[in-house]
Amino acid sequence: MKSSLEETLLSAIRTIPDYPRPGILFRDITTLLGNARAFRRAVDELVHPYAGAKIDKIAGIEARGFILGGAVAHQLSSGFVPIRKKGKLPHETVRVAYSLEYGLDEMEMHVDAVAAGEKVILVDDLIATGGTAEGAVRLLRQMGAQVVAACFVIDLPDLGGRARLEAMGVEVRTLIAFEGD
Ligand SMILES: O=P(O)(O)OC[C@H]1O[C@H](OP(=O)(O)OP(=O)(O)O)[C@H](O)[C@@H]1O
Ligand SMILES: Nc1ncnc2[nH]cnc12
Repeated sequence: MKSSLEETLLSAIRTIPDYPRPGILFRDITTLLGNARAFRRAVDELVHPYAGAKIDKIAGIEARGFILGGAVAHQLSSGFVPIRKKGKLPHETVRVAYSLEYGLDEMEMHVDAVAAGEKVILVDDLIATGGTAEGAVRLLRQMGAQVVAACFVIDLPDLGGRARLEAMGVEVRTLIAFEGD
């Protein structure tokens, strides 16, 4: 049986078939973001395990990870680190190539965005293959950050992202899953 949290979040997410490519079931969180109760519950649940912990920074992955990560950073009184698609950050960066469910890209982070030893939580809306999150963890670790956890609203477990991150020694937290994607 689904919890009320799962019901609230699952019913607030819209599914668009064949976007951005044929065969992809796109899990659209814009409907969740526009639903005040669902948005608050999602952010509260992401924050809950870390209330009272000293987390130096939340790293959010462009673009959807900025919305959730910014809200989480505010609630935990942490700094925020934007991890962006290549060419968007103005200062010196570290860069990594990655693949995701429907493409290939490169992402960057400022070299001074985290200090060695800082405790960082990675936040994004969704984990599918885990390629995007793996790239972000690599950038954070390259600069010496301690990645305490990676947190997502949505897991697509059939695509293996959680297992991929756990194999890197990253604790993964997700709120709901869509199976069969
Ligand atoms: O686990 P993966 O297979 O790597 O896929 C997950 C990533 O895909 C989506 O981002 P997208 O690149 O579509 O960017 P957007 O947030 O700018 O729409 C999503 O927000 C994750 O970052
Ligand atoms: N199926 C999906 N829906 C929304 N965002 C995604 N990112 C990767 N796969 C996705």
